[in-house]
Amino acid sequence: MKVAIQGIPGSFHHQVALNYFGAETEIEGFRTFEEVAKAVQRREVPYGVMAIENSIAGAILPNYDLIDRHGLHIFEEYYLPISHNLMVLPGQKITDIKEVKSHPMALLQCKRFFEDYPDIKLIDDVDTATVARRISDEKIKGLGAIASSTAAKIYGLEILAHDIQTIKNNFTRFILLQEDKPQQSEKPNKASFKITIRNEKGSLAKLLTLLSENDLDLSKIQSIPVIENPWHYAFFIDAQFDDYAKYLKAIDAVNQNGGEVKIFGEYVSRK
Ligand SMILES: O=C(O)C(=O)C[C@]1(C(=O)O)C=C[C@@H](O)C=C1
Repeated sequence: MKVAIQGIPGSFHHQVALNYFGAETEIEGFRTFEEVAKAVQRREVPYGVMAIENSIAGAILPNYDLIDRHGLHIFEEYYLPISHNLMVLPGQKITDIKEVKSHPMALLQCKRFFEDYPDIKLIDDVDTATVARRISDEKIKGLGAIASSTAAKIYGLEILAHDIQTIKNNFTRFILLQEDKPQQSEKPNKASFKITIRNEKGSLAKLLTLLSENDLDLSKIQSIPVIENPWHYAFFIDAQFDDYAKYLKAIDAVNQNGGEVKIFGEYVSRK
C-alpha cells in the first residue's frame, strides 16, 4: 500500500504514515502539500497524510484550501506529540551556527528558543528532515536543522539542544486523506466541513446558533476568503457531536437557511 507525504524519512509526516499504516508501508515523499493533494486526487497514490494544525503554531490554513480545491476526503485524524531538536554536523558548536533552516511550522514552534540567539538567522525550508539530510550529505558547517531525534540518527547529526519547542507539550494534528468518499466502520462523532454564507449583518451569528441548537461542539472555525468573490468569506469548521442524526439536522438547517455546506469528512475524534 502506498501513502503520499510531504517530506522524507525522519520527517514528522513520515512518522505518522508509519505509525498509522504500519512499518512496511511504501511511502512516496513529495516536496509540497500541493503535490501530495494532486497525487491523491489523480489516484496515483491511494492515501495522503497532511498536517493541519499545531498546538503552538496554529492552523495550516492553505491545507484546508487544498482539501477543498482537490475534492479530497478526510477519513481519519492523528495527533502526534512533536519534539524538536537543534542539530548540526558533528563537532559544530552553537556559536558556529549562522543560520537555522526548517519547515516554517517547526520554526514557529521554536521561536522562543531562538530569542536567546538573535544572531542566528531563521530560514524556511521544505521540511525538517530534508535540511538534516542536506547538512549531512554536503557536510555544511554553520547551518543548523530543527528536526526529530530520529532524523538526527538517520542522517548522523549531533543534537545541541533537545526539546526546543516553546511548550514541551506540543502536538500536531494530521489528517488522512483519500479521493473516494470513505466507508466508515466506526460511528463518526466529528466532521470537517466548509460553510459559505452571504455576507450580511448577523449571518455568522445565525449560523453559529443553528449549529449550537443542534448540539454541535465546534473545535475549530476559521474564515477564508472566497477568491472568486472578493471580500466574501467561507468558514472551515471542525465539529464534534454525540448524536449523528442531530449533526445531519444541523447541516440541513444551514442549507435551508441560505448557507452552502461542503463536507470534507466524517470520522472518529482521536483526541
Ligand atoms: O517537516 C516535517 O517534518 C513535517 O512533517 C511537517 C510539519 C508540519 O507541516 O507542520 C509536521 C509536524 C510539525 O508540526 C512540523 C512540521
